[in-house]
Amino acid sequence: MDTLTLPAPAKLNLFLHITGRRADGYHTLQTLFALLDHGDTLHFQRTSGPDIGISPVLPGVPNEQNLIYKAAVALQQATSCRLGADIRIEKRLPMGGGIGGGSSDAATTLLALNVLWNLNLSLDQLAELGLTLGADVPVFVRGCSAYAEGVGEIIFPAKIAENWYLVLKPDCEISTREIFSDPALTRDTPPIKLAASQTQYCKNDCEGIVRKQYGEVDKALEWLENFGKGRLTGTGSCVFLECESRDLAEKILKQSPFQGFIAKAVNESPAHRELREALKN
Ligand SMILES: C[C@@](CO)(OP(=O)(O)O)[C@H](O)COP(=O)(O)OP(=O)(O)OC[C@H]1O[C@@H](n2ccc(N)nc2=O)[C@H](O)[C@@H]1O
Ligand SMILES: Nc1ncnc2c1ncn2[C@@H]1O[C@H](COP(=O)(O)OP(=O)(O)O)[C@@H](O)[C@H]1O
Repeated sequence: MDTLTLPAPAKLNLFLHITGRRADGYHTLQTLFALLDHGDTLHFQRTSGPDIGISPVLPGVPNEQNLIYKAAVALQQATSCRLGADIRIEKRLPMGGGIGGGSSDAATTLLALNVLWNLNLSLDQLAELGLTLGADVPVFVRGCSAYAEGVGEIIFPAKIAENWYLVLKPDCEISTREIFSDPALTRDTPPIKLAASQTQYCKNDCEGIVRKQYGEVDKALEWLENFGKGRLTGTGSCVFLECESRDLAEKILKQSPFQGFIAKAVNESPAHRELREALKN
């Protein structure tokens, strides 16, 4: 196999509790990741050189800083692999939205190049490598909706309800680092037993400061109140609403003054599903 096309799905944090801060500044958290059936698509072509080509260049992200590039180089370095790749991105996920687009792109790159370069690394090894690229990468490598703790790398697969979600993208990008360095952030939520019912704990500890600092997020959550209980994902800026059906989500999106998309939560990552299909053929 020398080409592969795989999705890079988005995620929602159905809840996000910050339980403490480690000595290295990273925060310990407890969260429930729901993977979605909506995301970017990445096209991979194996090449014989060691170069990693990426197109198109994402706005504001030089290729050397693209998490796709960083994932490919990390994999080369970990395995002394001398093969390369040309990678084309179909970007659909808004950046800085708390829906994990960059992390998911990185995870899909690790999964795809592991196959195209015949490396045979295990998911454990790929997740460990992924963690060096970002706290959100391991869950996408594992490929299942899951509870997570630690900084997001201790993962317990969860069986979530495969609900429809309306996701709105207020017109602002939010830096995860900036929110986590805010002195006013809640950092002392008592740890919960993660096997508990997912719907019982649906607060996001970042919501208060994000709403205060980003008026657009506050407005979007207020607007969603007309239809139900909107929530923030990750450090934002996206907000989401669980909907009874796709039709209902579409009706609400049509009236919305905000950009957005509709997606279904899935227990298995579309990247894993499609990789399995590709390996069958
Ligand atoms: C908050 C979450 C929740 O899923 O999602 P996003 O809003 O980014 O999507 C994640 O924990 C984000 O993971 P990720 O986006 O991969 O973060 P990283 O690149 O590893 O870290 C960016 C910066 O955020 C801070 N950071 C991140 C994760 C964490 N558990 N504690 C932190 O303090 C650190 O300052 C770090 O330098
Ligand atoms: N392939 C990529 N896709 C999106 N963002 C990327 C990518 N590579 C690097 N980045 C950088 O990572 C930042 C956070 O990206 P993203 O994962 O989309 O948001 P979030 O962490 O809020 O979920 C972006 O603003 C961008 O600067």
